[in-house]
Amino acid sequence: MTEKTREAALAYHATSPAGKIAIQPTKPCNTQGDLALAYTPGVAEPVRAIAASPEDAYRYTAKGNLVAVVSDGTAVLGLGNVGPLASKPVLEGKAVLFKRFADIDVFDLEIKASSAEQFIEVVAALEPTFGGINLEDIAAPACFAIEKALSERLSIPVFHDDQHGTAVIVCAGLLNALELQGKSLKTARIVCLGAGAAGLTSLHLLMSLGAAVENMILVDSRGVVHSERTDLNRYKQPFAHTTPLRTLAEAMNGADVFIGVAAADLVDAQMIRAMAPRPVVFALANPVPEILPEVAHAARGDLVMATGRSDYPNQVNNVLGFPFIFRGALDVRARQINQAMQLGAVHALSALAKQPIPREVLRAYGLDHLEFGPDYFIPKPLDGRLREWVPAAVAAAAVDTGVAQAPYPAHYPPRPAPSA
Ligand SMILES: O=C([O-])CC(=O)C(=O)O
Ligand SMILES: [Mg+2]
Repeated sequence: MTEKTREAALAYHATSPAGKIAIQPTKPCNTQGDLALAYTPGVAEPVRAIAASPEDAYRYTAKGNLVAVVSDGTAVLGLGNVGPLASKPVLEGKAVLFKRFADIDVFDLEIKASSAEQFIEVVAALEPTFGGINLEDIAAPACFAIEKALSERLSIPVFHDDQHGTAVIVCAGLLNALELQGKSLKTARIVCLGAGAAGLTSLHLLMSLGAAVENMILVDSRGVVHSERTDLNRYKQPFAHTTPLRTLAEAMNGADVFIGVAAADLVDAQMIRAMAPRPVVFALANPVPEILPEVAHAARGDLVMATGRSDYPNQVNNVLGFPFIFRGALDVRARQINQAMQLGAVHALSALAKQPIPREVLRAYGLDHLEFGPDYFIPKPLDGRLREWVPAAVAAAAVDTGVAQAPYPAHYPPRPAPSA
């Protein structure tokens, strides 16, 4: 990051009031009468109603539109284990995006936990407050057990953004990028650098769309994941093939797709040149990708590329997912965010990228023209149509799979055909 951007970012956060979010009342509280309704004695009425019928919490409180964004700070962006306090700007940022893109309110909760078990207990105890739980920036492999335990215990949706949010966007982006390159997901050789939350879950969701595990090479901080390694956790084992490949550079040789969800600057121009003709390069580590687009494009002219950042074309980032996926889930009171709902979001995102772009979106990005192609194969986060397309697909899938506790909303677009 340049010195200028660094200063601008710090000034943005420090401008009074410090941070990025605040709480606002939604009911008048100006008169003695208002006070008597908002607080004692009036407040006792919704208390009695909820005590008698817990469902009434959705009617009389903010629960149904309130999401907890929760982290223990163990894997913050690609910056590592910086701890819960230092994760707060990221979590406040997620809160801003939930509100700005989907009008969902968020409490950001940075939890100082000494174990996964303690973290699980704390989050489970928060269930009454929230309509959903968005886990954020929790290191693998603990994140898998944490998500599983909380999903089983809670009756509100629990969603680990860095797993499923990122996986949804990777899949939507990759379907379109491969189409542009004239390749098929079923036969593409895919190298994934990063065997944490985002990498493993993206590979699984790609498999649900037809990608073959035999064509996937997983690379972690110790090199290629292969059958002779004795240090693999059970989440990496399905990807441990018998192969002579050992290093990232060897794995990149002839690969059709590179997915980087690891850390800055791990890929060089030589590795990009060694990939198959018309490759797809997703360098998604934040804030600094595995290879910068200018370096990758200089290495060869036939690639298509995405990063996780807002300042390059094709931002493959979970910002395209979590606000809209939760919007759809909350609006049908889904008990969980299942794979059918995630795939609904994948197909909505990849289809939206092929639609003509409204002028407001071009204006927001200071562009005259943009159409489906190498510089635009995934919708822009500031595209207002996301708020219609993605929640509709998610809500429809929730209804179809029986996890919705409320009908498909009347104010939504007419129901899309159920995804195959
Ligand atoms: O915050 C972002 O830009 C995307 C994300 O979840 C991460 O990198 O952990
Ligand atoms: Mg994250």
